[in-house]
Amino acid sequence: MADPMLSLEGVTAGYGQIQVLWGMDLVVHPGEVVALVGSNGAGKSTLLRTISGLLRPNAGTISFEGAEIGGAKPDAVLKAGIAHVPEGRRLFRGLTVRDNLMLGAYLRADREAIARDLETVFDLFPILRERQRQDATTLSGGEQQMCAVGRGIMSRPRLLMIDELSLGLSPRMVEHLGEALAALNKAGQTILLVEQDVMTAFDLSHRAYIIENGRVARGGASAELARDPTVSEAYLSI
Ligand SMILES: Nc1ncnc2c1ncn2[C@@H]1O[C@H](COP(=O)(O)OP(=O)(O)OP(=O)(O)O)[C@@H](O)[C@H]1O
Repeated sequence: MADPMLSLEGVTAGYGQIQVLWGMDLVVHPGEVVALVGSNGAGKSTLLRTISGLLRPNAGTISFEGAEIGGAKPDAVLKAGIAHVPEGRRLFRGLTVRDNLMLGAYLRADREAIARDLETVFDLFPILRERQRQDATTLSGGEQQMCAVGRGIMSRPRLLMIDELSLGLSPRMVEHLGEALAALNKAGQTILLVEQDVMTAFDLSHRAYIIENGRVARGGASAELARDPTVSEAYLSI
């Protein structure tokens, strides 16, 4: 297999005196969809925040395409090619759908490619084309998630990280978003996903890591984890 795109070794991080991640090791290869699952408070969001530079690791290394990015500022991580779609979507009130999407491209200067990428987002989520002049925070929850994912795509990341894709959304909307992610991945997009619904996570990903108390408890092919009775007993109720 090719060298990992993203590789974490022994990453510890937390908030002030509270340590949340205790020596995390994981890899994401180019072209993969990798899911992080685990109970509330296990540290999945904290892990994404540490990768995207919102939190500084206390120890360990985070390398992306061969360069160390641990402790780099969020702008530098975005510039390096990692986009983070945060939990709760965080769209800007008072800005249209189109303006929220364009914010994803704020570090880019390639105007023609930006216009093409906006069309790609609209093709992926046609409802956003229809609603492009509407205040983004007036969209439904699922449409807001599309807009947040679209904003991530607009930075043209090599790694797209999405926190809690399905939270609060109807099964139909989750299916729709899942199809969009599968299409993006088929076109070459590498994706790291945090997903509280374990079966959705396994469905959407090639590989998954189960996180417990800030550590990787298990990792493997998603299809195998989904078939493993010890996994379903322990995690299907979370
Ligand atoms: N800003 C913060 N300050 C202090 N502690 C925090 C902060 N954010 C998260 N934590 C704590 O870090 C731990 C891990 O939280 P995190 O959000 O990473 O978990 P998670 O696995 O993503 O779970 P969830 O699905 O509930 O978001 C929790 O104990 C949480 O209370």
